[in-house]
Amino acid sequence: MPLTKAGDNINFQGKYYFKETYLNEYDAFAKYYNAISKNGCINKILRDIEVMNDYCELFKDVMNNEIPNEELNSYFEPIPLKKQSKDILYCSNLLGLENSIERGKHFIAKEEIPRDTVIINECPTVLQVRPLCTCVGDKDSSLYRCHNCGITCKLFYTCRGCNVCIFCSRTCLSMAYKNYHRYECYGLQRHFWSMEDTDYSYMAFRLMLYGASKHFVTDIKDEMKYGNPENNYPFIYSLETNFNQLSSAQINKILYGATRNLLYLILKTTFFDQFQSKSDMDKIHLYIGGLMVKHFCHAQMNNVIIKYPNFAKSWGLDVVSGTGKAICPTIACINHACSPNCVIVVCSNYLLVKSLKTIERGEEITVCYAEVNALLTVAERHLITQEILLFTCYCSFCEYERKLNNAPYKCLLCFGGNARKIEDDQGKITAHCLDCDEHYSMDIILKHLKTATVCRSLYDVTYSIDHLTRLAECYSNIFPYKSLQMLDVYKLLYDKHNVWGEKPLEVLKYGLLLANIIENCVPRLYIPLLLSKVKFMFSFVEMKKFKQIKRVTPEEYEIIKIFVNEVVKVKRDLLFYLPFHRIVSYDHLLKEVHHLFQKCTPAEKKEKRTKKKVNRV
Ligand SMILES: C[S@@+](CC[C@H](N)C(=O)[O-])C[C@H]1O[C@@H](n2cnc3c(N)ncnc32)[C@H](O)[C@@H]1O
Repeated sequence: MPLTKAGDNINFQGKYYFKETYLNEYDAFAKYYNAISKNGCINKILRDIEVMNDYCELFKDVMNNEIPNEELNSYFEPIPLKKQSKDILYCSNLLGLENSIERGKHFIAKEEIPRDTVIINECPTVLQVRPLCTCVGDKDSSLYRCHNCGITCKLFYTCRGCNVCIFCSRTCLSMAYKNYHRYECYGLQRHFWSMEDTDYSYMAFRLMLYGASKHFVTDIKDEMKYGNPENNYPFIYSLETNFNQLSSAQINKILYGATRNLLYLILKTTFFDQFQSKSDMDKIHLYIGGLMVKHFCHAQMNNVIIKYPNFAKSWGLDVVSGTGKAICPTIACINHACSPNCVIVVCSNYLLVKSLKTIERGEEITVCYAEVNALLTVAERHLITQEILLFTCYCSFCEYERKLNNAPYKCLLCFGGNARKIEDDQGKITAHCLDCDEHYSMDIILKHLKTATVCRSLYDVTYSIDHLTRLAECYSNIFPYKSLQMLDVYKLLYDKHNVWGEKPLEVLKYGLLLANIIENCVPRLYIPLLLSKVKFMFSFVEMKKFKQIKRVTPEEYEIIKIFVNEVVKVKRDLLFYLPFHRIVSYDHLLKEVHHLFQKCTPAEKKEKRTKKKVNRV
């Protein structure tokens, strides 16, 4: 019989134990547990756990004969922080940790932070690596991650009991066994946890076991203001849970998962043997259940998704997604923004936070949670943040989008502002700018919109580049640079770049614009974006007409200048992810592009230079 999983629809007689009556996670668990024990619903969960088979001796032994050859495991060490903060573990002293009612705990820049600066360099405190089978691909490009420390390794010990967990060294193996694996191994053998992205009951279980290994000490000591590598449990315990904002359905799912974990611990493990007082056992059970509820929320609200950048391919940046989750209490203090200024990258067994742009002094540090990025519409983003991450986003990009929805046009008078169409009582249509508060005729905007509609429908029939460029031109006259309409049309133009052999500089212009907009909006796609940029640059220099570019207009010259800078910047980015020897072929591209730059003097400049020469003669 298949086991039920958290969230499965089991009949609790249609009852939700309403959150209004809960004081906190512990109270909720106690009320729920007592209620389902009385009305018999608990029997369903008990039966599930009983059919898992009798109590078995958890695994004791591992494959002793497979000793990893450490030399084969070449580790790619992250760039160390320039100046380590004395107050915050794993953090650079460029950051300050603040707390406010509106934003909770959050980081701000204490001074200006240049682009590409590593500001946090953290080892996860608790890690959930997906089962072995999902991260082992074909031989050459496989990456294996130690389930204890998260380091990538080529050779590893496999747990003989569950055949799921792998460890890079004997130290990791014995540490995992002592602290948590002996309690989870049997459950992993029996697929007790689903390991789905939306199920946090395994992570809740692991967090609780981490707490138990630290004797549930939750006091934050004074010597280190935030974070302690020996015992990070107090900082995990202090993370956000949003418990009082959850709906009854969400709470019910969490309570069910916690009950299941608790019954598994009681029936199938020796976990409770370590507690001396047998008379208080019921209370201890309730406490652990409540803790599991709290940790479920911690896990859901604070996890960082680990992706595996795969360095095996020639360009090295193939990404296998969603292969693990980590709890890092320092990184967990960073708030979300849909267009953030930093990105989290996985490097060896560290999670690095790197600035994506220059961050002003006093500016808040933000990253993008999960896949919630600015390529989605504001409504889609809110659905994810509210349903999965359980908060309503207040970031500045959402504010900007709300404003754009309300007033989508670029103001033709003040240019910086957003204008909207309004109709007065007599049915007269005018434009009104929300920023400069001016009212003016909508004629120019309407004219551009009309032409754009014609171009769009012509393009849908002919797929002609000319219609598309005309569409881009009309849009750029009326919509702000970062609006969804612009993103859409740049994407169409960019997709077409292969058939643009005759117009290399147009390709360049739109390719760069798109890369620029996406980089500002979608840093979550940072590595794939980098890859597509590299591909774009290579395909550009390979274009038939590329080598023939000579005389250019000053505007085209500016575009080439941006391109050259971009090629240099991308090299820096690649060096961040890849060992030096891997990017040698990129030098060829650099040379080609420099050559182009030198030979493409804008027409006017060339004339001036020749004039100067003539004068000198
Ligand atoms: C990983 S924590 C970030 C640190 C958090 N401010 C704290 O005090 O612990 C995630 C939680 O912070 C809050 N949060 C983060 N970014 C937010 C945003 N853009 N809008 C609203 N709430 C946000 C939400 O409550 C979310 O569940």
